[in-house]
Amino acid sequence: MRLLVQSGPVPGGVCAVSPVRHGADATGLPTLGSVTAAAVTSPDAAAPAVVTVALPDSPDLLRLLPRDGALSWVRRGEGLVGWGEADRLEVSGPGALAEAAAWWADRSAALPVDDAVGVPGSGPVVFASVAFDPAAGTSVFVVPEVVVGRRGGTAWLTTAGDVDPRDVLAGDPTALPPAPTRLRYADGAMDPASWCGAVAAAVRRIGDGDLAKVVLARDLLVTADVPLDPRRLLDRLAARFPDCWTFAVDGLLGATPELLLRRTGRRLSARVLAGTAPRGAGADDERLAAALLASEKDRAEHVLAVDSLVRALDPYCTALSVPEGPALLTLPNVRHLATDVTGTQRRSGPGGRAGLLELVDAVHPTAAVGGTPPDVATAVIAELEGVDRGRYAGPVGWLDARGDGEFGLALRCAQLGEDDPCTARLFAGCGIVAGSDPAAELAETQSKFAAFQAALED
Ligand SMILES: C=C(O[C@H]1C=CC=C(C(=O)O)[C@@H]1O)C(=O)O
Repeated sequence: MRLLVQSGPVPGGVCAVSPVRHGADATGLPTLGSVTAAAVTSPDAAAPAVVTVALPDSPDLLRLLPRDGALSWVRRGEGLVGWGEADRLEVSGPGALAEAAAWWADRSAALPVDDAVGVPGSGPVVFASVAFDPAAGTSVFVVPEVVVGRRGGTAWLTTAGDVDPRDVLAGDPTALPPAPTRLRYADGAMDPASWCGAVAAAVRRIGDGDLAKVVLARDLLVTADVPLDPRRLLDRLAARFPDCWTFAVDGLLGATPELLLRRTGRRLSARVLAGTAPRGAGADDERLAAALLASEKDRAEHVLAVDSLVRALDPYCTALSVPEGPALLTLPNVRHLATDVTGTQRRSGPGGRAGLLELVDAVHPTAAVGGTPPDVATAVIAELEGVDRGRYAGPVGWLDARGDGEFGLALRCAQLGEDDPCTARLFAGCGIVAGSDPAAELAETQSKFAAFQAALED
């Protein structure tokens, strides 16, 4: 099934919109909505470099993605997908996010824009995946050539530069590549016993009073018999985890339940998670849910994560609202304690001028992925964990030219192999506090790995 373009260009390079038909057009070219290539890439030299047009129908975003360079931020069928690279920044070192913010401000201000839709995510957009430690790791920012967005009843297409959407939409949206038939797993940085030793060492450090919480992660290597295709993985993740944000940036793919920060105008929101229980069968599942909600250990772990976000965000806000106790977030593989925090950014002063990347820089790493106090936790992670986190547990999402955007934490994810497309590295971590049991934490990483493993195996 394909979406058919049928329209004519109108002045300003923006097309007129006509109803969508499904199927190939008369030329047999795959098409999207009712936007003609001519409408988007005007031969007129003065045509805008970035053009957003409304689409008359709501496409299945993930099914539009090509195999290479897939960019995604999708939840319950809404969000953004993109592909192609109109621009790219790779940045690392102290001040990496400030550098990226300045780069995006320059780039987006310099772009001629014709945005007929004018909603968060229309017009120029950059997808971003930030290293867990932006000073040491490489953060990646990609401005796609093509973005398709969908929210509420609105869908839109944005193209940057001289792009013909008919060329980039050459895939067949009905067909998913087949799943691998064989998968081999191998330990990453540590075998399970050594990792349990690291957890026990962290619990001792907590007992000694060095810190209150630290998040320790594991990695797991997978090798398939065929190249892993991001389209299939994203499709399977989104189908199984509709309450999560299905993301992809530069080969890092996952479905995260945790929203680090969303900015819409001056409104800020976040979903903080910490404290996890496995799912069970029948009455056992209810028992596990009630035990999680009542668990002092998990509530203590959760409070530290919420406090870390609230303390970092407070100087930027006139008002912050934090519900009194956590709620339960139920996913197919695990349950989490969850707190949705909302706030209003100041209108003036340094806090009021901060853009989303500055806010992200201020709040990351929260104690959901780092620990308390943050600097001690960072040192303990470096000493005990042994995993090169790369962009795992870093902020991932998108930002537009108005300063609106959404960043999650890159959890329940895998980095696809750059040198060998049949391989990937999966990540999962756990908050360690006083009273953490290494065997239970190991089981928790296994439940968390299962999210991506199901997508690989399905
Ligand atoms: C660090 C991870 O999860 C965090 C988010 C939710 C719950 C967590 C926990 O209960 O330990 C972690 O803080 C991960 O999934 O890799």
